[in-house]
Amino acid sequence: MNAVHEPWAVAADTQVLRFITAGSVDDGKSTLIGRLLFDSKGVFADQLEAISRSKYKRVQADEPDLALLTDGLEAEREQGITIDVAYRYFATPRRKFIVADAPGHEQYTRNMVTGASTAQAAIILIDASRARDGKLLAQTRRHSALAALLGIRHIVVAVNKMDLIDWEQGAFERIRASYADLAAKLGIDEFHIVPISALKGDNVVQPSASTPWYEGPPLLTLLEELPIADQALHGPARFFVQWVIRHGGDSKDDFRGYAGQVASGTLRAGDEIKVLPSGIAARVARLISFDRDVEEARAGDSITLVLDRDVDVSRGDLIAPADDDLRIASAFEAEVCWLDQQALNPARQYWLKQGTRLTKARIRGVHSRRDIHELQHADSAESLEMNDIGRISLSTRDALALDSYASVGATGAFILIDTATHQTAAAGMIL
Ligand SMILES: Nc1nc2c(ncn2[C@@H]2O[C@H](COP(=O)(O)OP(=O)(O)OP(=O)(O)O)[C@@H](O)[C@H]2O)c(=O)[nH]1
Repeated sequence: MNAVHEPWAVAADTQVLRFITAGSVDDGKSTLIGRLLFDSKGVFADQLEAISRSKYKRVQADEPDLALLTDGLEAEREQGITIDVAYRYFATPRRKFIVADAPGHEQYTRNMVTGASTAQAAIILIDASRARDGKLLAQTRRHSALAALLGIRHIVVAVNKMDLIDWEQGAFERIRASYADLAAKLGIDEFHIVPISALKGDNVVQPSASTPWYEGPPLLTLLEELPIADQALHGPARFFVQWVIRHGGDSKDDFRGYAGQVASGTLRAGDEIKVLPSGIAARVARLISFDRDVEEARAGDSITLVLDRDVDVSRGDLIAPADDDLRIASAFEAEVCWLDQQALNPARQYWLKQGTRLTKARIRGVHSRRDIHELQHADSAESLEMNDIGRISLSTRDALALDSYASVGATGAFILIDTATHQTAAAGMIL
């Protein structure tokens, strides 16, 4: 995949906003991201030249086809759909942006979930020419439901292709009213909505002369102004052990450390911790980053942790503050989004992966399935099919340390993997 070069020539302490784009096929996601990159000068001249020569070009000869900046793979160009999550980077003097370009095709809800798990904002694209009467597509409902479920803080609805409906204010207002209904059903308290043309550039980076009735800022200004609070940095400390590092055997300078990434919060040398699920207590003796000791490590840092005593710790164990009240259980309920073409099957065994912990799991019951049109929980579901969202109960071979997804995203989320096909079967959130 061709990476777009990172225009990181902005102050190092500039805030980063991670967002995803979601919409149906052809709503214009690729064009929009291309426009954001292009108009914010994130595009290098040689790439622009390559695009204007491309055989895949789909627009008029004198305009670059902005979708080609983001539709990376040859194969997907040939299919005309985006088939993988691609991360793009761009920056303005006010903020850096990382965008996961989550594809819109029905069967790729999986990728939206992947991209959404670390996003602070979601841009939900609506094609104005298809939603002119105010009727929203099932995809818009599903992606919005997922965004709400994944706890994405900011929802920005971009009503695209307004140029195709002559910037009709009435249509925009109908779409706004329908979205407000949907948001209320999903418990989304607040959303932003902007009338745009990704192709022409109206209200993307520059305000548009075609929308005198729109009082809000262009999309990029909105993205620059969304408040960012990094939940992971401020949450309780969570560290999944990825590797146990041991050398020296029984000699005096026997070394034993636990390598991994801090998933949430901050760990400091001297902290009283416990190892879960066993509950064994210890104190952090050292934190080693690459080859030197550090006093503290924060969410996102990769470190090796050394404890003050010899305790039994293995890969997949969770390290948390000693006084934290985590639930230890091998049976629990969760909300899942089913991602596999093979429907949920209680007779099958699944791998459950939570952080670096991998254990076998079975599905004991399906309590409800959300109807994608009503978005209410319909009772008496027997199974979940691809793209369904539902509530299930699970049991696992090993006990797990559980956080609710709403309180700690890093430990409250898990995936299920089909043990026979090795496909990711579902993304789950602990309730
Ligand atoms: N008139 C008009 N056409 C647009 C606009 N935005 C995108 N398009 C066109 O709509 C088509 C689809 O745009 P893409 O950006 O490829 O759509 P996408 O949502 O990324 O689609 P996939 O990559 O297939 O998921 C292309 O022909 C674009 O040129 C717009 O604002 N106005």
